[in-house]
Amino acid sequence: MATAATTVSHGVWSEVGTLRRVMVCRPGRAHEHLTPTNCHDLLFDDVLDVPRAQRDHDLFVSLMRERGVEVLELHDLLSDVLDIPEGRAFVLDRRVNHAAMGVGVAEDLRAWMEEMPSDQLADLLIGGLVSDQVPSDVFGTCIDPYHVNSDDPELLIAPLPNTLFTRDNSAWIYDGVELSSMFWEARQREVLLLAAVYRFHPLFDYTYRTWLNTLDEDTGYTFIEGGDIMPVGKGVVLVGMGERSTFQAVSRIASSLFQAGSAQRVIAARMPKERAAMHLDTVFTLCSEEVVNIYEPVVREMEVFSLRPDDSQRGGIRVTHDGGDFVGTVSQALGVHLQPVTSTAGRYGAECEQWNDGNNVVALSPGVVVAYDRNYSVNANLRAAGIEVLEVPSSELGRGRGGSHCMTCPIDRDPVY
Ligand SMILES: NC(=O)NCCC[C@H](N)C(=O)O
Repeated sequence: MATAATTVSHGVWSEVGTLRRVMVCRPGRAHEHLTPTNCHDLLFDDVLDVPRAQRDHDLFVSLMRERGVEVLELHDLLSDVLDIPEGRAFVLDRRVNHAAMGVGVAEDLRAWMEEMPSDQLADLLIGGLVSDQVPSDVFGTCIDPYHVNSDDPELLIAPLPNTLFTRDNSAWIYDGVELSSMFWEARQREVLLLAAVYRFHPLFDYTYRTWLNTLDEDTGYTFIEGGDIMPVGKGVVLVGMGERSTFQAVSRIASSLFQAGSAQRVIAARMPKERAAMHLDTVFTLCSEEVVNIYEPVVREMEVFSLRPDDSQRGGIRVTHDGGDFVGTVSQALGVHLQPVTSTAGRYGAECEQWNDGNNVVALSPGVVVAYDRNYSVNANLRAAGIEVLEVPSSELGRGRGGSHCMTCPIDRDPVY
């Protein structure tokens, strides 16, 4: 096994306490499948220089390791799971079937994949597979309609370049995890891989709770992505409802948390439905107990609602409208005076810094964050507020519109308040 097999209890108890263990996903094969024609459908704004993106990501990972964080990699975790016959069947039953690729093709592909080394299979499941990339002796003639005399062979397995953003496809909230029900089609296949990891990897000992898992259900309007979820401490969870996450999902997660006694209040911010502010963490990330990095033009537009357990209500949840002061509401709930820091590069500069994930930083411990190097103003202002800012190169990784907060899924993090 490529990763530790010890079983421990996991949990994320804050946004800024010491980060002990985190999951990332290195760029690779999936990003080699990005083209100028398909990148927008795949939620990237450009194609990538993949070797350079890998170098930059490796640098990000070493920086976290140097600070004592245990960094797990999704390809490795998935590969471990695929070594387990039930784990491999769980994934292949749901990914390689008649609905996905047709009769005959599915059987042939499955037989090939059953024999494949786990690391290679993990790479295909994340990175994608085009019909003409499969060795010719794998298929009979059933595959011919997919690519014979075609310049545009069909995808058998869709590439998942947004697995780079491990923040979103699952999220730990205190002592449990939610498996995201993702909004855009381009990301909906990611969650199966995470579900397999949490269910079969020996690192997870089955003692954790699951707040939401819509893998095998018709999700309706239940959409939630981890970039919208922040377990900040004191039994409070912040949630964004913007381009993607919906009240349907937020109320279901709140209900699970309240029933387990793992949280007492969910503060939900309704945000504009726009790509630049696709998740709460694109406009609001905590840097220490008191310093918060915000993009004020969006934060000022938020409407704030609180969900609390209340047995006198049908459904067991009471919802209040708390007004429009998100930072003030969060400060009050945590009993601290949050100090907002923002870009002062002017109206145009600040908008560009937000677009380039200037407000999306991940804390490694209270007051120490990782940020993209190109956001000069907001990084300087964070330093002036006493924050240690560790910079990583942004030119390649930033093309997917996600920063260090988006590229990390904390699995173990200490409380602070
Ligand atoms: N938490 C985040 O804001 N994640 C960034 C996700 C970027 C990705 N290209 C997406 O559109 O989903």
